[in-house]
Amino acid sequence: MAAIDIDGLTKQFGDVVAVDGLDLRVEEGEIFGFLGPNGAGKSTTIDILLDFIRPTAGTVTVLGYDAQREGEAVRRKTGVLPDAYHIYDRLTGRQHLEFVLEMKDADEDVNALLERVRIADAADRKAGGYSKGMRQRLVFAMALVGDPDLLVLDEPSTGLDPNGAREMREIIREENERGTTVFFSSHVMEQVEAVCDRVAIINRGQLVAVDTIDGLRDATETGEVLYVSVSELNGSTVDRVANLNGVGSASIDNGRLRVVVDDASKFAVLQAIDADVTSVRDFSVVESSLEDLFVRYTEDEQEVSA
Ligand SMILES: Nc1ncnc2c1ncn2[C@@H]1O[C@H](COP(=O)(O)OP(=O)(O)OP(=O)(O)O)[C@@H](O)[C@H]1O
Repeated sequence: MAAIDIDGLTKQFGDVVAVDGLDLRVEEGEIFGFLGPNGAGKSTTIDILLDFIRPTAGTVTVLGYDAQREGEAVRRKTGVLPDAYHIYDRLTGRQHLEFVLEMKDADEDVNALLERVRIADAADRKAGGYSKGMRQRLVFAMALVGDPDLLVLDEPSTGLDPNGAREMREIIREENERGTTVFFSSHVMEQVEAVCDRVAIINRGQLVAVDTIDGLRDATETGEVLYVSVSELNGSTVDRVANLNGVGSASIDNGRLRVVVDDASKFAVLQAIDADVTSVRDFSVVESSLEDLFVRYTEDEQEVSA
């Protein structure tokens, strides 16, 4: 069974088409990244998954339930970490969880929940004194109440420092290892790259790519960047390298040649530089980051809208 099955989903707000014929399937047990620039339609899609808003067309099934007709069942089995949340400064972490347990009629152990998000030692402190990361982890613990089969995380690393972001990734992984499917919406590429099994990239409400990170890299021709130290580096070197077979572009970067390899092996390009242009002293290869891929998949549309 798919954890999430989105079929022909469209949502219009007046003239604005926020989601435009989206098809997407997330398998059970995946950590799935849902990526897109601002305004791409991520929040709208999530709101439809949870039946907070109704689609204009299409169907959505979550954990086997129809999101529209069985929205309550979906929400019962789904934990949500929204991008905006409210914490009561004068209540302790423990009190927050006790409140949610009561609301959901659950009887889980508060300490164990707080331990899963690593704030058990702050359980009896007022949340007003928590750091941003701790506040977010408290909301995460609240989302874990009721042992959800699906976690929907909307921008879970925004505003966290690198340590906080890493810790959040570890917590996400641990929850996934317990069997929970994670649907992770973000425009923080590093987070997604480090933790997700597969990612979908959406832009202007449409799916532009869905694959593993490696698969996305393979699918784009300009997969790799070479940094090459050469004996002679000037404008003419750059022009000649840029005209070599398989080279997408060339430039000077920190005293080295930066060469984007398009559709040839990087070694063939290195050999050609060495044989035809100038001798190669040293080189390094940089795999394109998800950030590069993301820009490549979405930049044309953004230029149009700029
Ligand atoms: N209630 C609404 N009324 C009118 N337009 C809306 C409404 N909600 C969203 N939109 C529009 O729909 C489009 C998609 O918005 P959405 O919030 O889903 O994008 P997003 O990918 O979540 O963006 P962000 O990363 O900025 O949160 C945008 O053009 C937005 O302005």
